[in-house]
Amino acid sequence: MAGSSAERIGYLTRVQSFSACHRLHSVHLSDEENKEVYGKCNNPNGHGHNYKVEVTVRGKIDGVTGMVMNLTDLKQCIEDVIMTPLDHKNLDKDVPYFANVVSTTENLAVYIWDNMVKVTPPNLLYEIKIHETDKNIITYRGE
Ligand SMILES: Nc1nc2c(c(=O)[nH]1)N=C([C@H](O)[C@H](O)COP(=O)(O)OP(=O)(O)OP(=O)(O)O)CN2
Ligand SMILES: [Zn+2]
Repeated sequence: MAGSSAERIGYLTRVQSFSACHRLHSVHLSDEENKEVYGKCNNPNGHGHNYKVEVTVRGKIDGVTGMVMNLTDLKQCIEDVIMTPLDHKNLDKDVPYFANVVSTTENLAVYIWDNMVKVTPPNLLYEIKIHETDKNIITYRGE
């Protein structure tokens, strides 16, 4: 069979955008402290983002299928974990996880990781990278 018998490791990424609104507000801070810490992002009426998420899996390139993971399956995982619960939602009001967790991009990456790891094959999920804006990007690898 063509190719070396040595194990080849691939990093496979699928990108998905979604729109959502949020407000940065911590239940552990007073209203004044929230204004102090989050500034304009604490506006009671919230604001929106067109988030771009990069989901990366890392694993052996299968010698028969030539795949780390079927992108069709990864696409479905993204639909279930990201699009259905988060797209066109108010993160703080529509997503129970964020009722008492500040909807920073860091915490959003943790949320997506914790749910994505449940639906992807064991030990394959490598990284969640979220572009909150063109300038603000968070990378999380489950640590
Ligand atoms: N560590 C974090 N800090 C901030 C986060 C975050 O998720 N993690 N989020 C925000 C706000 O959500 C805000 O929407 C982004 O703030 P800002 O940087 O002002 O947005 P822009 O980059 O688009 O604005 P520029 O003026 O172009 O820099 C704030 N902090
Ligand atoms: Zn924001």
